[in-house]
Amino acid sequence: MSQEHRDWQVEKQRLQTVTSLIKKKKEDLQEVSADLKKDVIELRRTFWDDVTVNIDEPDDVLETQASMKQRAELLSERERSHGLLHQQAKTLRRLEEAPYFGRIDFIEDGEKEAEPIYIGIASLMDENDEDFLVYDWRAPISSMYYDFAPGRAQYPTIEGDVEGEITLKRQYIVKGGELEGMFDTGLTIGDELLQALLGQQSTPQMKSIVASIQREQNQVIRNERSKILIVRGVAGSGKTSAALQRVAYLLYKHREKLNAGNMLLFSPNPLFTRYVSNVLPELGEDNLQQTTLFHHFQKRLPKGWQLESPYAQIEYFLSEQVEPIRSQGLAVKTSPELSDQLHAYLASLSDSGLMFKDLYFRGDVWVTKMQMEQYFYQLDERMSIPNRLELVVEWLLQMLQITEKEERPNTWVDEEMDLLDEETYKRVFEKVNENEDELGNDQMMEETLLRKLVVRRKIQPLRKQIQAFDLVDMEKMYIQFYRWANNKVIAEEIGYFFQDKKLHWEDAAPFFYLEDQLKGRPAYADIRHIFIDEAQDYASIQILYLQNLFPTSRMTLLGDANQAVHAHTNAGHSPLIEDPSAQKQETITLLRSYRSTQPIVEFTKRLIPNGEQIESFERPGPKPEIMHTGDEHEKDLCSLVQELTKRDSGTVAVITKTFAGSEQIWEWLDREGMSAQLIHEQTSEFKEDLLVLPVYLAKGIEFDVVVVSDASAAEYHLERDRYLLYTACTRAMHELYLCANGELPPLITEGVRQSYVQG
Ligand SMILES: Nc1ncnc2c1ncn2[C@@H]1O[C@H](COP(=O)(O)OP(=O)(O)OP(=O)(O)O)[C@@H](O)[C@H]1O
Repeated sequence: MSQEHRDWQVEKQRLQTVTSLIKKKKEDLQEVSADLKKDVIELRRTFWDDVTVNIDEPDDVLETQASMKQRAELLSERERSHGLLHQQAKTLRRLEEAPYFGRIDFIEDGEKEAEPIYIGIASLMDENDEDFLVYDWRAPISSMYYDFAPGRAQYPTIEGDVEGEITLKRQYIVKGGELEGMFDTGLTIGDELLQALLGQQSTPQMKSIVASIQREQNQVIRNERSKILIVRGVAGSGKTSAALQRVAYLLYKHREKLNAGNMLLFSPNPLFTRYVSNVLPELGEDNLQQTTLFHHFQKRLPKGWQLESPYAQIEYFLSEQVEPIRSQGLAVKTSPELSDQLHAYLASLSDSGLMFKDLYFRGDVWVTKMQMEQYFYQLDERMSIPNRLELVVEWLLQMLQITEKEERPNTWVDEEMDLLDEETYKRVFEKVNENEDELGNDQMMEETLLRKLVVRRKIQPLRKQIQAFDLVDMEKMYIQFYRWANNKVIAEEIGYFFQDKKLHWEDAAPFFYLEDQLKGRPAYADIRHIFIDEAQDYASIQILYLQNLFPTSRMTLLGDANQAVHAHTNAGHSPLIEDPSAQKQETITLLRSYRSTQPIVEFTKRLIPNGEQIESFERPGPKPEIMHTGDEHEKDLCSLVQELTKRDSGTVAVITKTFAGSEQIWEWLDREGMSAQLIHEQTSEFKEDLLVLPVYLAKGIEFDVVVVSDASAAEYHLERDRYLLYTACTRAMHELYLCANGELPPLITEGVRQSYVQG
C-alpha cells in the first residue's frame, strides 16, 4: 500500500470517528434540549402556582415581589439555556456536513512531536471535553493555516507569539460527511482546491470562502489595529468576501461584547444586500445589519421631499443633456475641500447668520424667526451652536407651557370640544369619577380636563417640532452656505430645485452634515463597526458624514478606483486614498483576481491604466470574444444570447451602459421569446438565469457568462467610459462576449488585441 493510500485510509477513518462523535453529541443534546423544553413549558404553565400573592401588608407585597422575581429569573435562565442548546445543535448539524476543511501539523519550539490541528467552521471537543478535535478557523492557532506554508510559523497569543514549525499542510473536500478529496500543499492555500472552487457555476447568493482564504485576505479579516481600514482590491480579488469573513471573525473574537447588531454594512443596492446575505448564516453567525446610503438619507428626508437616487444621478450624467451648472455644482459638492469650507461657514455663524423659521400655532405665527435669532445671539458666544440651540429649545418649551395654560379658556377650545369623539368623553368622565371631589363639582372638573386635553393635542405638533430642534431653516442655510462661499450660481440652482422639494444626490450628504453640525445630532453609539463596500463611489463628504454619525465606530472601506461609475469619482480624489494626517489608518492592497478565468483577466486588465499589476489566477477558459454586429445588431445579439442560454452555462447577464439600453434589449429578447429578467434599482432578487441590467447595478455581483451589449466607440468613447466597460467585463466568471455595433473604441484596440478573438 502506498503512503498516499495509507494516509487516505487514516484520514477517512478519522473523519468517520469524528462524524460519529458529532452524531452522538447531537443525540445527547437533543435529549437534554427536550427535557429543558419540557421544563420551560411546565414553568410557564405553573408560573403562578408557586408564587404566594399577598398584598395586605407592605412586607407581604415585598415578599410577593421577591417570589415573582425568583420564578421569572428561573424561567428566563431555562429559556436562555434552551436557546444556547438550540444554537449548539445548529453548529453540530453544520459540522456533520463537513467537520473540517484543513489541517496543519505544528511542532511548537521545545516540543518533540507535531500536533495535528484540524480546522473547521466551529470548534469541536472530544468526548471528555479535554482536547480539540477541530479548531474554529478564527482561533489564534488557526491563523497559521492561512498565513504560512510548511516551514517556520508562528501565531499570536495573549502571552506573546508562539513559534514553531509546520511539518504538514493538508486540505480536504468533505461533503455530506464523506471525504471526497484531499491535497497536501506546499503553498499557503493550495491551488488545486481553489481551482475546484472557482471553476463552479455562480450561485444566486455569495459563498463563504472560509476554506480557502488567501494570506493577504487573512490580513484584512484579522486586522484589529486600524480605526480605519482601507482595502483597495482589483475586481474579483475577494474584497466583499474578506469583509464578510472579517465580520464573522470579529464576532467570534469579541463574542463577549460584540454582536451582529453592532455591525453595519453599507451596500450599493438591494440586489447586492440580498446577494451577500447568506454568508454569515452559513458560518453560523447572525446576519449583520445592511443598508444603503440612499435608504439612510431617505429616512431622514423632510416630509414631502424627494431625493434623487444615486442611480438616477448616474443616468443623468450619462445622458446627453447635462447642464453645465450641475456639473460645476457636482465638482464643488464632492470635492475634498468642501468639508473645510463647511466648517469655516459654521464658524462664521457663531456671531451672526443663523436663520430660524417662524413657529406656528393654529395657523398664526407663535414665535418669529427674529425673536429666536435675537435670543440665540444674546447667549454667550463661547458656547457651541448646538449648545445654544439647546437653550433656545428650553426657552421655547417654557413659553409653550404658558401658552398652553393661556389657551384653555379660549372659545376655539369650546368648538373643538364639541368635535371630540365619544370614546374621549367616556375616558374623561371615568377619570372625573375616580377623583370625584366631596363638593361634587363633577361638571367643572370634566370641563377643565376636556379643555386641557384639547389644547394639549393641538399644541403637540409644535412641541414635537421644538423637541426635534426643528427651528433652523435648513434649506435657507444650505443655500446660504454656497452664497457665502462665493458660489452664487450654484446657490441659485439649488434654490430652484428646493422650490419643488427636490434634493439631488450630491446635495444629500452636505445638507445633512450641515444639519448635524448645527444641531449636534446624537451619535449611533451601538454601532461599533461599519463596512462600506464600493467605497470608490463615495465622495469625501459622504464618508465624513458617516464618520460623524458613528464616531465611536471602526470603519472598513472596500473598493476599487477602476470601478468608479459616478461622474464625480473620476476627478482623482477617492476615499480609498489614505489621509496622511489621520492616525490609525491602514491600507491593504489585493492584486490577485479570483473571479474570472485567466484569459478574461488578461483581457480586462488591459482596459485600465496600471492594469499590468493585476495578477490572474491560473484558471483556463475561452478567450473573450468580440462580435461585430453592425446593421444586424439586434438579430446578432439575440441569436448569441439564445445560443448561450441553450448551452446551460449558468447565469447569462447582458450588460448595458444605461437603463434605457437594458429596457431596449429586454424588449428584443422578449420578442424572440426569451424569458429574461430586467433588473432595476429596486430589484432585490434574481429570478431568471438570463438577466439584463445596466453596468452600475451589476457592481459587486458576478455571472457565469457576460455579454456586453454594445462595446462600440459610439457607446464607450469618454475617459470615464473605460471604467464602466471594465466593471461590466469583470463581472464574468467563465465566458465574456462583447458585441460591437460599429467601430471598437481605442481603449479596446490599443494593446488589448491579442487577448480576444473576433467572433
Ligand atoms: N480565497 C478565496 N477562495 C475562494 N474563492 C474566492 C476567494 N477569494 C475570492 N473568491 C471568489 O472570487 C469571487 C470574487 O469575490 P468578491 O466578490 O468578494 O470580490 P470583490 O473584490 O468584492 O469583487 P468586485 O470588486 O469585482 O465586486 C467570488 O466568487 C468569491 O467567492
